[in-house]
Amino acid sequence: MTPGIRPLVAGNWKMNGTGASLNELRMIGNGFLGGLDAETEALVCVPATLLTRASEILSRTPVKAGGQDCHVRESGAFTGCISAEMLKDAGASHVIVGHSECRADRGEEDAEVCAKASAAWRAGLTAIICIGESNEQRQRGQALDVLSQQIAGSVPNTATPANAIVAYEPIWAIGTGLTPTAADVAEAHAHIRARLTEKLGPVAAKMRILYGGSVKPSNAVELLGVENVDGALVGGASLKAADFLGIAEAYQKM
Ligand SMILES: O=C(CO)COP(=O)(O)O
Repeated sequence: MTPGIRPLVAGNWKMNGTGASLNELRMIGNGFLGGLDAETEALVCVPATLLTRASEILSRTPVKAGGQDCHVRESGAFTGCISAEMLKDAGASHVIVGHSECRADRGEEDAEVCAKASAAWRAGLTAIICIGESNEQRQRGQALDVLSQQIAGSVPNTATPANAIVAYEPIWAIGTGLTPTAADVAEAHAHIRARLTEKLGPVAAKMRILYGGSVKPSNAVELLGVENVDGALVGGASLKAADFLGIAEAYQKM
């Protein structure tokens, strides 16, 4: 946690969910409506196919709906792609950019991630910019250097706490049940805060830095309580309302 920063618990449904899953989303929305914790912000990034319905369901709750990726261009001959403007039109408030699964599957480089963050702002969305090292990079002792490079290349110089959120997702922790120790998370997040401050100046003190990778109710208090961890980006555990709400409840136990 960082004093003065309102934490964000964000779900990333990835390529999961059809209309039948919207009941879980309804329960997530109702959980926050029931006064879960007014100090905690919540967001669920659903597949684009569900965005219109999700944003309609969540519009009666404090929970926001987001997209999971966007194209850098506003429109054009890009079959199968979705622009930030389209996500905004469908009800998104945020979009994830640079997720390690997109970087790996589509060969996405830092410069493209940076352009996607700018595209998000053009459309009026907040960009959640993902960074994180692989297991090999960690074993070679390069984790912090990788984070420095990704921040240099993926975070636009015009990023502010209002339009950008950084998510630290060590690739080896995603979907594996493995998590870094609290000390490792603290080191990575302090490093990210320091590099953001070098790049953006004092505003970086107010920028949210989320942790992502195998967050679940049972480890949320430990991980979210770490200094400079301003919320979570949750994959698998965001698909079940009880788990997602259980993670958000961690803030009431601190
Ligand atoms: O990639 C993630 C969120 O973007 C994390 O996924 P898991 O929570 O399933 O490990």
